[in-house]
Amino acid sequence: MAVSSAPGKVYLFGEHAVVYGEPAVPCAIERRATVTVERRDDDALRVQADDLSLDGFTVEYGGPRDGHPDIDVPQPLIRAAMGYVDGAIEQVRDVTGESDVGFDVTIESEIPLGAGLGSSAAVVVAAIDAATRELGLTLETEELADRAFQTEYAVQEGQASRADTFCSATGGAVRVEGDDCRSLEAPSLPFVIGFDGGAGETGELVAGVRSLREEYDFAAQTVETVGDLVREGEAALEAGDIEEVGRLMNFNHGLLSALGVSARSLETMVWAARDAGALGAKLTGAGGGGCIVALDPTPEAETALRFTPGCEDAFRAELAEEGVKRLE
Ligand SMILES: Nc1ncnc2c1ncn2[C@@H]1O[C@H](COP(=O)(O)OP(=O)(O)OP(=O)(O)O)[C@@H](O)[C@H]1O
Ligand SMILES: C[C@@](O)(CCO)CC(=O)[O-]
Ligand SMILES: [Mg+2]
Repeated sequence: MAVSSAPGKVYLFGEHAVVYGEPAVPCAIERRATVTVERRDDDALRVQADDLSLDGFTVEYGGPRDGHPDIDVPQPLIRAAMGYVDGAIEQVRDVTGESDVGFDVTIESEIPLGAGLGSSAAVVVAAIDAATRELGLTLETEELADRAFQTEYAVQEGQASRADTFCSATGGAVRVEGDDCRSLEAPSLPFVIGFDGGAGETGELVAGVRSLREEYDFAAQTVETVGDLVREGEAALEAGDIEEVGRLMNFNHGLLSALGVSARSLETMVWAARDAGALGAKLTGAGGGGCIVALDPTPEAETALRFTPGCEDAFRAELAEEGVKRLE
């Protein structure tokens, strides 16, 4: 048996634009997905993921003597739900050369699904790491990050950056621009997260930005402007100027709204945090619903978010210095 965990992340700057080659700065947070993997005697894959629920399916069966219920779950729903784990195991079979190895996989996660905190990347990184180690192979962090990226790239149909998976594999604050991935020195950042209890579909949101870019030059320019902003943000981080980091996060949120990936609940939480004195607040990750991230060294923004209608949970998040953790 092998057990690995990997952290989720928030974006200080640059989500979406990073898909088109602009730089981005995600930071790993101490909320983890833990994956336990045990090799099977056959080539089957059995996944236990208690946090994953499939809405709206029907089961037909002929009563106790029939024994074989026919479960009617729409294919796209299954692909969306299982694609990341299936893809991770495909990468493991490929890198180890054991093309028909089977596994029992158990996923436990503290990261809400589809909420912008990088649950997919954390699950994929932890699953690849645990399953390769179960077969006696320990991957270097770069290779692990690359295999995890290939998984997200395939599931998101060619519309994914290396940002989430590199950040989850290495931990800390990172900078990703195209294939160039590196760790960043960052000052201590007082993250506060607000969660609306909902989710957005990463693939669909990325596709929405893509078509806006194709339709309007000014949308393509907005994406480039995000890149300019990220470069300013890096300078502010290097100078340890977190007030400037906050101002730039506000600006980045405005550009993401213009690109159509915000939501009423995200706007409400962003403004609740700002009104409470946060240095900055923006949506994080793909958007459409899910989480915002604010910077606030005081307890005010977290308290305000707790009392904001539509905010289901508010919590502080520490930077995760360590990426993948090998637990067993
Ligand atoms: N605990 C889990 N168990 C099983 N699968 C999970 C789990 N957490 C995430 N996943 C997989 O990841 C998918 C969600 O990934 P998606 O990229 O849409 O959101 P996210 O990674 O949480 O947010 P973002 O990419 O915006 O940061 C789920 O549909 C599921 O396939
Ligand atoms: C929206 C996006 O930029 C971040 C999702 O967390 C997609 C990606 O980078 O793959
Ligand atoms: Mg994701």
